[in-house]
Amino acid sequence: MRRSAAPSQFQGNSFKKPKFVPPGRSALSLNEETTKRNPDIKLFQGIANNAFLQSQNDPGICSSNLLPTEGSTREINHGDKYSSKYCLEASAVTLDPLLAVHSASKEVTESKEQEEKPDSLVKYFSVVWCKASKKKHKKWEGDAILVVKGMSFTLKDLEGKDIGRGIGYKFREFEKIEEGQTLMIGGKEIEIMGVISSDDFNSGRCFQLGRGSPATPSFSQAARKCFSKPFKSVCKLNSKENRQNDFQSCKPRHDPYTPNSLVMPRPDKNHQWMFNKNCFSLVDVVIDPHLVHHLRPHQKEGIIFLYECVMGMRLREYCLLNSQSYCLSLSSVGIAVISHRMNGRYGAILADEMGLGKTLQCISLIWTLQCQGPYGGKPVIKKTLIVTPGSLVNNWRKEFKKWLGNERIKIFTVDQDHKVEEFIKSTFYPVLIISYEMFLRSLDQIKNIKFDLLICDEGHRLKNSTIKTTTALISLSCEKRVILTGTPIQNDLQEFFALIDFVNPGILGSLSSYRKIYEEPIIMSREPSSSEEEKKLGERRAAELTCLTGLFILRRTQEVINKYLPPKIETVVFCRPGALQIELYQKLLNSQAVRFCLQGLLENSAHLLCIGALKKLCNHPCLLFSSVKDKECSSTGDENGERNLYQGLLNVFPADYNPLLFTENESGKLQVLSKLLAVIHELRPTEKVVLVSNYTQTLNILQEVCQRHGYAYVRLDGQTPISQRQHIVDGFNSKYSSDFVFLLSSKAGGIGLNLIGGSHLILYDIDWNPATDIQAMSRVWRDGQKYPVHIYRLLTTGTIEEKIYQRQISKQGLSGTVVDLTKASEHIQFSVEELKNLFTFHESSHCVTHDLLDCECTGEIDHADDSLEKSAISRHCQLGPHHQKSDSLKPLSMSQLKQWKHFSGDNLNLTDPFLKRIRDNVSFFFQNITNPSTA
Ligand SMILES: Nc1ncnc2c1ncn2[C@@H]1O[C@H](COP(=O)(O)OP(=O)(O)OP(=O)(O)O)[C@@H](O)[C@H]1O
Ligand SMILES: [Mg+2]
Repeated sequence: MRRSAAPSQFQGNSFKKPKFVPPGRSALSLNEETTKRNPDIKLFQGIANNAFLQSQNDPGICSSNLLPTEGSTREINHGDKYSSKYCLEASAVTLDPLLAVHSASKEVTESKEQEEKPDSLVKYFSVVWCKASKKKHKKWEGDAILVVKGMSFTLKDLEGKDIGRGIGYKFREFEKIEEGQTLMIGGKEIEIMGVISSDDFNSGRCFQLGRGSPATPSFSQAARKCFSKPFKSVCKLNSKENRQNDFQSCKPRHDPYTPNSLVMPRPDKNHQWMFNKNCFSLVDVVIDPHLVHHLRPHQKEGIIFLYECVMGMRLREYCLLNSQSYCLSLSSVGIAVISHRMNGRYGAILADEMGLGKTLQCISLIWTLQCQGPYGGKPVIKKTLIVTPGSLVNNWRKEFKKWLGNERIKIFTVDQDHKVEEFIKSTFYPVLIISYEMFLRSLDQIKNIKFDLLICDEGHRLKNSTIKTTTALISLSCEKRVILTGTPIQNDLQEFFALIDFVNPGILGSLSSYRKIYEEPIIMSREPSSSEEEKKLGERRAAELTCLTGLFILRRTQEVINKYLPPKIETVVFCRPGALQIELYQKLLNSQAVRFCLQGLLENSAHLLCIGALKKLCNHPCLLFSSVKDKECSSTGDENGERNLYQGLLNVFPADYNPLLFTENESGKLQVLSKLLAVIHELRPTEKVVLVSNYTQTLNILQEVCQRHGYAYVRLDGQTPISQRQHIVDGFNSKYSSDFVFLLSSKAGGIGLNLIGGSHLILYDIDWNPATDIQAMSRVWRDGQKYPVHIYRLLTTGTIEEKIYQRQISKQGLSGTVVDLTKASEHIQFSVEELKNLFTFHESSHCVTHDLLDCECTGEIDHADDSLEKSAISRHCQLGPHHQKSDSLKPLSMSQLKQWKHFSGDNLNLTDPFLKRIRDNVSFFFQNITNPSTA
């Protein structure tokens, strides 16, 4: 029978070469087996430490720690050191990778098979298949996995789809299946190529093996190439031969031996074979000491991570390890085939929490690759494209200047006056910074520029692969792609796929195979009704997915910089509603619209109208008044719904009510805000306040309050021209500015901003999405902040605002998509039960949230419940419980809140001068201090 030359066939061939050793024939002693298995174990230990799991030594670092520990005098990271710490004995692999991996894998798998034999009711085989025919010269059509369970056989293609089934086989047939045997299954003829361990099936690794890379030549080509000149081009440092070829400088740009130097890992021999065809000398790549001086330890680690990813070093390592743990009897050709699978992938996702300095890490990477490279010192990149939200274009420019000065590197930022054409004409600029919007508009020109590195800031927006921005960015030919995001990315497995596939196209196969192999089993295993077997399979697939993707995703939590930050005092302030608010609130709840909603009589969107009105009322009654008046004047919109809601409301307002002349005491929160601003101004005259609302109309009211009290302010919202944004931010952050308040619409323009000029942040209203609030709060408590940070979250007692807060912190609020910045409340579905709860006003309660905590305290003295363990409930992560990371910026859970200090406004022992001033209008406080020791 003749095999076709299809790539997958080539792989099938590789299985056949070495002789199959049936399970149980291994001559290895226990010790030997353990030693042989160790590399495998190390692999998973090493990788499990990566992105999603928390290192025990450093709670903030979720990634494998590849660097020497902090405090070591010289941070040199050569490949050998890296490999030994990282996973398996890579030295053996690099000396003679094919041989070493081959022999080890065979024995490892044998021993595993032995181990699994007692409970091995299910068996897995790698097979090749073709349609059944009587032809003499058959051609195999593809690789597949045969699952033998009891008397039934299932044939799965490498996309995970079932392509054949057979039942009713005799036990004897099942017993004697072995390599080389042919069988008929569901109209297909198959030939057994080898045994797959249940481990490799459950993890999904056996499916990965068969995938080709769109970016690379076929496996067969690769393998042929590999064996024609194995490692001939691998260079030795300063060998005679190399010196002849070498026209580059062979000296590192910076001294790798000075104390505290940060040296990138050297490429291993596989890498050299692939990328150093011209036999240049190996040169150490050393980060500019000017930068190293400023870098935090996690940033040094992040730079090494980014370097390894974009140089294609991490995935190659993985594939060698993987082949070792996976293959029963891979031939050397097979190994080359597998290693080739990971080629052509140079992407990374740096998902550090907000404020950890992702910008500086990228700047360091760009500057390093721009000037240096491991082969003859030749720079790795010439041009870099940075795509970022409009409000951050100038922030990037500023950060380049801050860390590298004006002389080292020339940056081109695209704006109204500086078009892409100018960048194209000039050879002066190696870096182009552009907003996502401008990028789309200039796509035709940008496509003609050869960029070597692409950085997408706030890149979670690429999670939808069908939106224009994503497709446009995908169309660029640049292979080295980095996504920066502070938002967790693994909450939704499909969005996760889109981001992964953007940075490393094809690494998870096609979307359909990804769904079959990973998504479906993982989701299935999380169903309460799933069987033990399904649970196990889902967990293994999730672990494998984490393991693979963890190689190029890095996320560290805020804790890594806590020690550099001042204390953060966070207070939730429950403000008593004003008399007018109470009356209007009750009127709204008694409206026909709300009643119809609760009876399920209105369309689903009607409840949004009711919620919107209640939220406006909480901010200030004048906002509701304006809406009612507007509705009276206009004839558009959902007439009935609004009429039913607003009926009789105007009668509650004084006859001569003028919304422009609103008073502070009409709104509980505004009263508190006004007093808060006054006390900060009085007691901390040099400190500034960031005041956040997500509504333009509310910001207008807050602006009016500033004007009335004579506070100097600036404002940034969705309407602020992009060209002015950085200027406004810089002005506010400057110690010379007299601005006291920064009015910010966080949703519309706040993402990624540094507002460290402010040390007090007041969240005037609450969003359904905790991520919106978290991201607003992160604007001030970040690197560079000099003062203790005070965060105040204002909520109107007993109202819908408390309910939204509870939803944020309850499990329900944490489920999946809710922590997604782009999801608005319109997407939230409510049951009638939930609506009933939302539309209940708890007029007599001091704090409904506290009532719900089952706390016995009366709130008269400071109280914090220490009885509960620090709970680790975090947002729902689709990769399963084992992959939950500890995000320090995650929303609180109810039980965590209980541990916060809490007390009523009547508390007699109140010492905090700010709270003392506002207590009259406050029914309850929750307070928590992070980092008190840095005070
Ligand atoms: N090593 C450092 N020393 C001092 N300041 C630093 C350091 N690294 C970063 N910073 C400063 O910290 C602030 C936050 O950095 P940056 O904007 O890069 O954070 P980020 O990770 O991109 O956060 P976000 O997800 O919110 O965009 C910036 O003002 C930056 O200049
Ligand atoms: Mg940023």
